[in-house]
Amino acid sequence: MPPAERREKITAEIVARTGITEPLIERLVRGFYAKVRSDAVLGRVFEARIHDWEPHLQRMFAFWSSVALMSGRYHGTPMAKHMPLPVDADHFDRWLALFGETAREVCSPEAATHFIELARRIAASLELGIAGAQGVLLGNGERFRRNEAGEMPG
Ligand code: HEM
Repeated sequence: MPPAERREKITAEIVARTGITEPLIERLVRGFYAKVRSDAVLGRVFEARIHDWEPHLQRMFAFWSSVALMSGRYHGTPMAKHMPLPVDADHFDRWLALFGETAREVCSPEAATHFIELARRIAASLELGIAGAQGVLLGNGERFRRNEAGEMPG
């Protein structure tokens, strides 16, 4: 089967199983970032870097469409964007908590599970990359913690 056809088949299977649609992705992303922006842990990390939210939200619709539906809509380099951020395990835990909360509010249980599993995997890989950029090689299941001196620029 040619790759494009295979991808269409996988997308159709995901849609049949989860009911995920582009408008649902938009509701999830908008709801999630509304929580993020008013969050005590994450708000300031985003507000320091994102001045125009609508383009960021549009990029995130494309990202989640690519990741959750294999639509191929997103072309970007998330790892490079996250490497310089002043974040560690606490930020990722909070990110995942808010994302999971929003997904369960907005989506069917099947769709929420699909989004949450993907988010967990991507978050773990970003945390690994951020640790690596700080010269910390995380072992299996290990988390990245900044030191007490709080070497957290920004
Ligand atoms: C510690 C948690 C996180 C924080 C504080 C964070 C923060 C940010 C910030 C500030 C940006 C904008 C960067 C820029 O434009 O310079 C960004 C972009 C982005 N984030 Fe995160 N993020 C976090 C976790 C995640 C996770 C878990 C995912 C995926 C599941 C994700 C996916 C993305 C994507 C796709 C972009 C757009 C990159 C691009 O410009 O193409 N982020 N994030």
